Parts: sequence; structure tokens; C-alpha cells
Amino acid sequence: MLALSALSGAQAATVTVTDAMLANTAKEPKSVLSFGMGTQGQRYSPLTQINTKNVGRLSAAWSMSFGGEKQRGQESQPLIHDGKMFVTASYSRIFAVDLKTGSKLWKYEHRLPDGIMPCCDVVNRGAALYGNLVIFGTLDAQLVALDQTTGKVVWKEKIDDYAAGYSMTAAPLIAKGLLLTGVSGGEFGIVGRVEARDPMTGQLVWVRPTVEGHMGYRYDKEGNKTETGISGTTNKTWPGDLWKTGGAATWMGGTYDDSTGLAYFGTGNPAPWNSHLRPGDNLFSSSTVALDVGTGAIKWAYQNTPNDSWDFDGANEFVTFDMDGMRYGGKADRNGFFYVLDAANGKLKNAFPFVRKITWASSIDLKTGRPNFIAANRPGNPTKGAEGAKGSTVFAAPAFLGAKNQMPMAYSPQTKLFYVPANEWGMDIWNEPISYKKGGAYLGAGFTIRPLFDDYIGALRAIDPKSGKIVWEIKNNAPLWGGVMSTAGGLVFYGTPEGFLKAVDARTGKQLWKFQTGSGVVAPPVTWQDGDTQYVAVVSGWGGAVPLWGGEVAKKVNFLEQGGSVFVFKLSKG
Ligand SMILES: O=C(O)c1cc(C(=O)O)c2c(n1)C(=O)C(=O)c1cc(C(=O)O)[nH]c1-2
Ligand SMILES: [Ca+2]
Repeated sequence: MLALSALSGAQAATVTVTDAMLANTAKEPKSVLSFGMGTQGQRYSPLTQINTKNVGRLSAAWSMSFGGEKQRGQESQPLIHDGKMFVTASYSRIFAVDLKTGSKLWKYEHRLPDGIMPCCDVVNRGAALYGNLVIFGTLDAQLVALDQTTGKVVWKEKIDDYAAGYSMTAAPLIAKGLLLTGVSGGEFGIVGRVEARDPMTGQLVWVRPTVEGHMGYRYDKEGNKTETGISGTTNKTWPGDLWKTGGAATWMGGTYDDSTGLAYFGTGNPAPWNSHLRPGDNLFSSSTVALDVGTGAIKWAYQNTPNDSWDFDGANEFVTFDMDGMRYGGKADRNGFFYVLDAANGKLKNAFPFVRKITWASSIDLKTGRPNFIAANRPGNPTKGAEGAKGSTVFAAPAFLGAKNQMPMAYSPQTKLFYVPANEWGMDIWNEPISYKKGGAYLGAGFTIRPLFDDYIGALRAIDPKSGKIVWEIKNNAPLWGGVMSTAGGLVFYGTPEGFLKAVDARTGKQLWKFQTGSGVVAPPVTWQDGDTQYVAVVSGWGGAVPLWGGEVAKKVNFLEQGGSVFVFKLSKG
């Protein structure tokens, strides 16, 4: 029996995913092998069959439900390979689907313990492919690798203790034959880090913490570890012992650029939120950290929000691109500024606002790379504040859910523009005393989110990284929470919480097509070519942080229904 099934054509058909294929995935439009549609994260496809002239004829080819009662935030980006779609779903589930028919080939439901502690819904953003495996992270902070053909578990590794607040929501990244992953848990005082593993076995290769003062390690084949030096030079940017529970979670995973050999991981908020408890810059929180993939050494780090006081996680994706013959990286930060850095050395080239209202800083100093803080707009010190134990309340914009959050932007080398899903909102924020307790929320702050404008919160913005100009924008009533894709067909695709997948002209922002998916879209679309047909897919299912933490805004959008399904589209005959 075993020998027979091993010989059968269908079983043996898995095409092994190699480093060369992954390096080419942005140029190879027949598959989608990684989160970001290429490790640089540009989310750009060279396909042109679907274009500005004919996108009006885009029609549903099939849809598949994730089923059950687990209809919560679906933030997953599907992967496409060898006739199959691999798509993760809420509550740490993954499905393999037949691309031609839309029928389910297998599913894996991870058994989650009762005590998991994701801060912001039971989400998962996607998987990674390598060899014959599909690998994803779970809400109880494990990694699971399954056989692409059978769905059988090949290896499983525990990343860390979920009872201490660790979880995993991001898609893993493959770079130079290594599996690179981050961790979630910044709201619980975990310590952020990047880990490299052998993707075929799950065995650790190196670990690099993202909080200054913690030791990095390298592992040999037997699992013996050797120290590779502390991250940073000292823990002097943290007072006392606070670096031991400093946050800086790498919760959105990373990008990788073959030309620099560096992996770029954003880091989340320093813990706790109350900044008066931790005077100093608190490295490497709210930063982009560039790691040498071979050694796990921090080659450079750039801090977007030193001594963050607003939950301005710097976790957002660093997307590398070419400008004036140089390789740069663009990052639309949660704090409201868009940054352009030299991808090789982290030197700041440009920084400008991409939302209308920013209260915490007036600008970013291009010489020093540091923000020009507006001191009066920092939430007050609870030990000194006029309002006693609470500290003084300030109005701050952006709100803590950010000018941008988990929803990834796209870059088009055709238009040389970034397409950023932005949100305009503010909050009243105040500080409170707090002390660390394992597995407890570690904030020391309270907040009330408020819209800034009557008619919209979300805005899809086309941004020129050179001039810092917003070339066009499309306002959206509810906060945008889904990702963006650009194509050589001159199109930009994006989803809305109101349930639509939309296609617009990449040059003008003119809407050309929309489709109602039946629930809010909080996931990034993808496209690929099978035979002579180009397809587009997106996952639908409202959820994520907004309905949980949005307060007044959550009430505004409580007409939205939850869901869980994936839709695939192609052109109907003209
Ligand atoms: O600091 C962290 O570890 C961490 C993790 C996550 C996560 O893993 O989803 C989010 C956040 N922070 C966060 O601040 C946030 O606003 C957020 C929104 C979402 C989401 O998926 O909608 N996740 C997270
Ligand atoms: Ca956070």
C-alpha cells in the first residue's frame, strides 16, 4: 500500500520549492510562493491579462468557505503552487484547495489550549513554502510544517510559552534556505526576537532578540548553543530591569532582499505603554531591524518612535525598491510618517507624513533621523500629573491602532508609487501605574479612539516616495484593514471592511471594478497565471483589532458581519 501510493502520479506530483524559485517569485507569475508576493514584499505582479481596459469583466470563478463557527478576522494571504492554494484561517487553521475546482484537498486544525493570549483577535496572516512543506505559526506560539500533498504534520516546534503571552500571527519568511520567524506578545511584556530554523526539520540555527541587552545564540546540529553577543551595546536605553520585559515584538514577520542579504523585521511597542516608566530610547522597540541572514547579527537598526508612548508599534513591513539607481526601503509607519531608508545601511533618505493629522511630532529631522517631538502632546506622568494617579489625558493622532496597521501596502515599479492603506483617527490617552505580571496585560495606559472626520476613517493613498506627495487618494468610510496589490495591468486591488474587493487605475485612482464578498475584507489579494488564464484571489472575513479595540469606531461599524471564505476571480468572455 505504502509503496503503491508513493508511486501514484497524484501523490508524487509535489514540485519542490527551492531558494532559486523563491528568489524569482516576484518575476514568476505562475505561482505565489511567499507572503508579500516575493520576499521584498512589493505585492506587484507583472501579469497584464487583467488590465484597466477589461477589469470590468472580472467575475467569480469559485469560492470556498472556511466553515464552522470560527468566523473571526481572516487576514490571510493565500499561497499558490503546483495546482494548489494554501490558505490559513482564524484559530490556527490551514486549508489546501484544488486551484481548478475550488474543492478542499485537506485541512489542518491546530488544537489550541484554553489560555492563548493574542492581543488582537485569533488571526493568522499566512504560511511559507519550502521543499515539499507548507509551514505556519499558531496562536499558542508553535510552528507547524505539513506535507503539501497530504496535509500530514512533518514537524512541530514550540517557539515559546503562550501562558507568558507569546503567540504567533505572522507568515514565516524563507531567506537563504532558512525559515525566519518573529513573535507576538508586546502587550504582555514578552521579549521580541527573530529566529532562524532549518525549514525541513524545524531545528534552530540562530536567535536574535530585538530588545537591547538580551543575548543572541547560534545552535549546532546537536542543538548545543553558543553566545553570539548581546543585542545592542548595553541595556542603557532602558532603566533598571525593564529591558527584561521590554516587548518590541516582531509580530508582522519580515521581508528579505537578495541584493543586500538582509532580512528586515519591524518591531512593536516597548512594554509597558506608559513611557514615563522607561525613560530612554528603549532600543530596539518601534524600529526596523536589519539582520544578516547568515549570522543573525543586527547590521543596522532605525528607530521610528524613540520612547514610544502611544503604542506606535514599528512592526510594519519594510519594502525594498529601486530609486535613482539605489536600493531603498519604504515603510509606512503606524506613527503617521512614511520613511525611505537606504536598504544597505539604514541611512534616512526621506520622511514625510502620509496622514493629515499627527500630534506627537512636527517632523522627522533628516540629518539626525530623529523625530522633532511635541513634548506637550505626550500623555502625562501618573506620578506628577495634575489629575493624580491617572496622569494628564492628551488628545493624540494617529490613534494607537495606527495610521497604518497590519494591512500590507504595495509598490509598483511601473508607476514608482506606493499604495498605502491608511487610517485617520485620534484618541484620548492617559497613563496609569502598572507593574509586570506574567501573562497579564502590561499597558499602564487607557484610551478612547475617536474619528477625526465625519465621512471617512480609511484612505487608500498613492504615495511618491521621492517627493513625499500624495498623488491620489480614495476615502473609505470604515477603517481600511486589508492589504493592497499592484499589477503591470495598471491596476491596484484592495479590500474594504464593507465587504468589497475593488480594482482601481494605478495612475489615477479611478474605480474600475468592485465585488461584494459577503463579509469585511481584512486580507491582502494575490494574482497568478494558470495555463493561459490570470486569476485574482482574496480572503473575506471581518475581524482583527478594530471590532475588539475600536471603541466608538467599533460601534460605527457594528453592522458588519463576520465570515470566513476565499474568493477566486477571472475574466468572463468579452
Ligand atoms: O505588540 C504585539 O505583539 C502585537 C501583536 C499583534 C498581533 O500579533 O496580531 C498586534 C499588535 N501588537 C497591535 O498593536 C495591533 O494593533 C494589532 C492589530 C492586529 C490585527 O491583526 O488586527 N494585530 C495586532
Ligand atoms: Ca502592539
